[in-house]
Amino acid sequence: MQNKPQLTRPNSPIIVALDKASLNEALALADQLDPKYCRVKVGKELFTRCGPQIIDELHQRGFEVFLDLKFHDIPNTTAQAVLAAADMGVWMVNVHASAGLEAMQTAKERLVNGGHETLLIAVTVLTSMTEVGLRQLGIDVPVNEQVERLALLTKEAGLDGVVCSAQEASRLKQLCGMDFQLVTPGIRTLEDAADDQKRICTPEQAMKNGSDYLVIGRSITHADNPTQKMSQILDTL
Ligand SMILES: O=C(O)c1cc(=O)[nH]c(=O)n1[C@@H]1O[C@H](COP(=O)(O)O)[C@@H](O)[C@H]1O
Repeated sequence: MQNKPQLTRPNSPIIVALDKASLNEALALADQLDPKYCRVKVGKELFTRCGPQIIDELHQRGFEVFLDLKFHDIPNTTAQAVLAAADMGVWMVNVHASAGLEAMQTAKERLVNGGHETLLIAVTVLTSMTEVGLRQLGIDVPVNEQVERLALLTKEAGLDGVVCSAQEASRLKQLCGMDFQLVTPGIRTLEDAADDQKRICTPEQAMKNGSDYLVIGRSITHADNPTQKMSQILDTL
């Protein structure tokens, strides 16, 4: 693993989604945040535009980074992509649980064999999906049932946790145990628009339900004052 600067371990469950279209915009937003109060997430758009440089820049600023590229491929390709993420020193990386048990097991094994501490989690059912969307894919079960099935598969593969909606968090803690990490996007305060999210929850309720981490994008990043919005949210937790 490459040397990286000293990172701050925040005492906060908030992960801010830096869903921006350029390095400069993402860093301008990051510079309004404090690594003592949040982690940051780099997703598909930003990483495709900037590549590993954005990770280095965020590490230089002391942030722990969740690289959210949701790998979904054959076992070897998935595992090597996860390893490449870990080699950049990211705090967390994800795959789609629907890549299957073997892909998840292979990825975890290679992280362990490489001595990496990067957390590996799997997306269950995207928070933008409903039962109708699942049915269109030929999955004729309620969303919560599919989430539970994929969470159990993820646990069997030895991963650290899942991405799910906070609406499913209390059930998943019962089913998978308290140590199984629940990372929950689809977080909205009462005054926020839902946008394309379907299974949403307020920050306060998400924590009550047992979420370990709250992934928050537009609620903070589109606020007139992102710093103020984050501290308002932190005050409710
Ligand atoms: O893996 C993710 O982070 C993720 C999974 C999921 O099921 N739903 C989901 O919204 N996300 C990500 O979480 C962020 C949510 O952003 P906002 O809807 O703006 O708060 C986006 O960057 C999504 O890509």
